[in-house]
Amino acid sequence: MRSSSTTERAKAALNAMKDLGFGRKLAVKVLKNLLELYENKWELIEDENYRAFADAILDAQVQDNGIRRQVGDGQEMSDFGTQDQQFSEMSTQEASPLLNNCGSGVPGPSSSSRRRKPAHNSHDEMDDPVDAETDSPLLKRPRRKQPETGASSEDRAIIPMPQEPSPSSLPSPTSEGTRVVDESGKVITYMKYRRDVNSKRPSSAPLKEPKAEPDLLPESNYGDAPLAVIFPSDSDSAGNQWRERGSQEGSERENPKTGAPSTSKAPNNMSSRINGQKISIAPCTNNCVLREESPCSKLEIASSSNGQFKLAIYSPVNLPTPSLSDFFKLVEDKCLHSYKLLPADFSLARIMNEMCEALVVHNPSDTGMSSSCLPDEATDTNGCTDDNAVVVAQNPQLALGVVRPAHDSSDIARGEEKFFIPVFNDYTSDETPPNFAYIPQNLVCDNACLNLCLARIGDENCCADCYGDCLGGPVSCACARETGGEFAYTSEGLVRREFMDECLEITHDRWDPQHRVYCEGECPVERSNEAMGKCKGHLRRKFIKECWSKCGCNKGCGNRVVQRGITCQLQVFMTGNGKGWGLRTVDEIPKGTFVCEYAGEILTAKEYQERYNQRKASLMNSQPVLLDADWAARSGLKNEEALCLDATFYGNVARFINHRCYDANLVEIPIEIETPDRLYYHLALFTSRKIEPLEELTWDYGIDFKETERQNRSFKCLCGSKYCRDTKRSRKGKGKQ
Ligand SMILES: C[S@@+](CC[C@H](N)C(=O)[O-])C[C@H]1O[C@@H](n2cnc3c(N)ncnc32)[C@H](O)[C@@H]1O
Repeated sequence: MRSSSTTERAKAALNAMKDLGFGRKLAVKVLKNLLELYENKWELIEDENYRAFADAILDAQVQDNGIRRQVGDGQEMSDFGTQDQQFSEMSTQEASPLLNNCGSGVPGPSSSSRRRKPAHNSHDEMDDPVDAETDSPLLKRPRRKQPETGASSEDRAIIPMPQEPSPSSLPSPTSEGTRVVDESGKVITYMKYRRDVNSKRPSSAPLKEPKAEPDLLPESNYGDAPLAVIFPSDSDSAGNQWRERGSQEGSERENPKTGAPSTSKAPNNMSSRINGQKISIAPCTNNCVLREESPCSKLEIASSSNGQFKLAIYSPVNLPTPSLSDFFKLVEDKCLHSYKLLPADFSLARIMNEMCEALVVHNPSDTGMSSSCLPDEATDTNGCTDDNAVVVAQNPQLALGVVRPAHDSSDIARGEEKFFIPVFNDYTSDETPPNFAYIPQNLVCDNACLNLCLARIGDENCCADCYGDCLGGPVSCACARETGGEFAYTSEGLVRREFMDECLEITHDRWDPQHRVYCEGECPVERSNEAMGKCKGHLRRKFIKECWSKCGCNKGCGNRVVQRGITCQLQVFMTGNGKGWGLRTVDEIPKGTFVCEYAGEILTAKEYQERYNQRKASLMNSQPVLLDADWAARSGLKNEEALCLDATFYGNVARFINHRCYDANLVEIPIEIETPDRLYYHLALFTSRKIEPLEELTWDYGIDFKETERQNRSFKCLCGSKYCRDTKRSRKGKGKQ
């Protein structure tokens, strides 16, 4: 498809970019520069569906983001091209609203007014523009030489590559990285990914450091370790030789798998306790064996020179060996019967992981390895001089992450969202986000009583007669009743300014009694609290009611924003200021944009309390969200009706959003979708103001710090807001932005 004249070719190229969602103004500018660079060789621009063109626009966007970028032979981007009269009239046109505007994934007003629904829609009038936008053709950058910056390797930060990309879903790294120099002169190398045609990965990695947040306290220790490593054979593909040396009795033992005798004896054993279990620690060579003995079985844990662990369970009688998964299930079932109540994430594999962690903690040396076991010329062939030395792992990180990383760093959402959500850690490269299962939508844990029966949605709760886009109609439909007969969303998919301002007023004045309601009878939260106190009040919030399946409109209807899911390009990143991981957006986004829903397990308040009591320490990072926005209208709520969301074990990206007192840039709005019963609703997070590219996203958890501190379940707030409510926080943090 080649246009003959220059103008036609330019039009075709600009249209192609428009289809990809790029603004016209920038596209025109870049095209002119490219033409000059390629000496008017249009073929280079048109090649592979304008791949070079699209990449150049992405580069220009990066440059616009304020980063001095070195490309190709070291030229500055700003050196490209001059104005070309030929296109000057094009550049005066409006930039596409799709550029840098994630809210633009929502369709504009339909040209047709809302009409009575015919018997059948002959065709779907509203294609989902989000999908159309993201299913873009393959883009390819012309090969460039790696730039020579002269910076030393210590000066370079490399955005880590995904550890285990799955061939089908993940992009592969290209050989060319992109290096940028930030204002401080630091060279950052960003690895590029080659996209598949159908891939929805954002086409360029962001090239800007996160906006600085106050550096208040030292980084706390975040992140769970991945699952335990269990190797079935004595020598695995990684070349680990699994040896067991010595025994409690100091006698020779056979290797359980091969039957080969062990070659050395263990005169001096040590013992220790891990989780209350007596563990005997046998001497080592370059490996280590820990052994637990009970009358009917023996458990041994061995570590290899590569820092991997092996767990062996010996039975005194010759029993048929179940498969590993059967074995796990058997033990898990047994635990369930014994303890009746188990946390949702309970698994034997997790326990094994905790054992590995305990081993690492148990290691007397700070390096994770006893120095006496380092292979050394002065040591014996096994690299060990001291039989009493304990080696748990040469490299604990390797040991815990070698088989399966906790998360896919190229997409923490594991393909569950429309966009890849990558993980960036410029501070502690070996740390990964805490273990959890990614769910794009809420899931009931166990006891929560959710009545999603269609029959409960009456005519007044849906707009069965509508079709197409409800926002395009001359009058609002029934679904707008919740918002006073006016839709809460604009045709661009943003929350209307007035509605947003009202929501903000309520959240800002959340302690004002006029916005709070107090349970008349027993407060369900207090009821499940051991020290049952008086109801602290629940915020009376404004709801948005979205059209849904019982409505006649289609999925692209402008009154369906939250249910279409995330449309912004988000990133999880290490904040580097003591708050652990955070969430940021790649692009600038306007006020009122839907960012994400807070998804998690739907628990009853009682279930959460039980969870909390059971696993106090590990839940310290957890922020359950009460779905109490409509409790005002109820009295005598039953336990199973008082719901909350817990994203500790199952959650989505919202679990990474940190708290900021008062002036957070996100605000939560309850969204009614599947049920008119507001005991259950979706908690959607929208921007409360314009967000700059790569700015951290925050929301006000609504914590009463005095109260949480009294209950000893508070974190020290490092939000840096001058309105910070945590008066006991580090003085350094006060007023800092
Ligand atoms: C929902 S998680 C947010 C993600 C978390 N930063 C992480 O690394 O997984 C909430 C936890 O993050 C930390 N956090 C959030 N906001 C904070 C703030 N303003 N100051 C200090 N820590 C914060 C606290 O540990 C809190 O329990």
